Amino acid sequence: SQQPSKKQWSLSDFDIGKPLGKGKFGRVYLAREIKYKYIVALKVIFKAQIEKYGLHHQLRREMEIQSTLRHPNVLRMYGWFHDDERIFLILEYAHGGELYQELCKLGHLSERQSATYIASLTQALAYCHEKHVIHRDIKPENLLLDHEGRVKIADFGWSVQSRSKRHTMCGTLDYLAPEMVEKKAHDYAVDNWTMGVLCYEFLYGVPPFEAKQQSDTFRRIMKVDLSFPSTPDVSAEAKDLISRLLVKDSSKRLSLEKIMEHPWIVKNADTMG
Ligand SMILES: COc1ccc(C(=O)Nc2ccccc2)cc1NC(=O)CCSc1ncnc(N)c1Br
Repeated sequence: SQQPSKKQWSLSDFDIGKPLGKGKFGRVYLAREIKYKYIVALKVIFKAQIEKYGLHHQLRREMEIQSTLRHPNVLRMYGWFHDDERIFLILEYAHGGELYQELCKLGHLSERQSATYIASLTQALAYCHEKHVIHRDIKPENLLLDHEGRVKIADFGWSVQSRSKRHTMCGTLDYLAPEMVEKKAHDYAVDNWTMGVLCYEFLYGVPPFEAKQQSDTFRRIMKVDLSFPSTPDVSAEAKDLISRLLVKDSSKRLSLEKIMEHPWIVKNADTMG
């Protein structure tokens, strides 16, 4: 049977709206597809920037991967097109905005909300690993919320300085697993480490190895210098899960499957869809 012809998109198919965020490689705009009045996020990437950083293959590979990924907790890429100087990514629009802004507003999240996000992200990562995609950059800046508050891994591809800038620019080091910090070959287990960092940050409002100097954060990660503040009061089960993820030996970290079976997740996560 004949493949339905891939729709050739162009800028004239869209009404461009307000800017949603800006990145190293360009900006993201709210946009509406004119014919079907479909709301999307349109990411504009300058070809000159891609050439300058030699990212042509990286972007092409990412587009191939993204167009096959279909999971309720991974932001969709519906398609892409280009003109002489720009590449346009047609992305799912997350109406709820950045999870990081919710975390900033609330200070820290409830155990139920945190467990629900961790369960969703674990399932999204298990799906990505099945598709041989690892190291989805899952720090809070890269997590968006849809209109129902469902979390979406919105891999920004490359650091997008969205409006809610992190108070410390070195925040990026906070999420690196020891093997990453040591620039060793990393495998799927880095994502399990990151889930531990995220779980801690959802519950306490700060990442576990935060420090004034990057070198101190580096040292704390390498030592797995993990301590739990006395407030907010967090359950022993939550601390148990975090302690089983923030383990230096990547082979000893709790697997994604085991995270879903952990008592704290089973008891607190709202895994209805
Ligand atoms: C599947 O999502 C992507 C897939 C790929 C890339 C990307 O740039 N790849 C890339 C760019 C250059 C070089 C190599 C890879 C980026 C994203 N995603 C984004 O940039 C998120 C845009 S912000 C936003 N989006 C929706 N709703 C909102 N409310 C907001 Br705020």
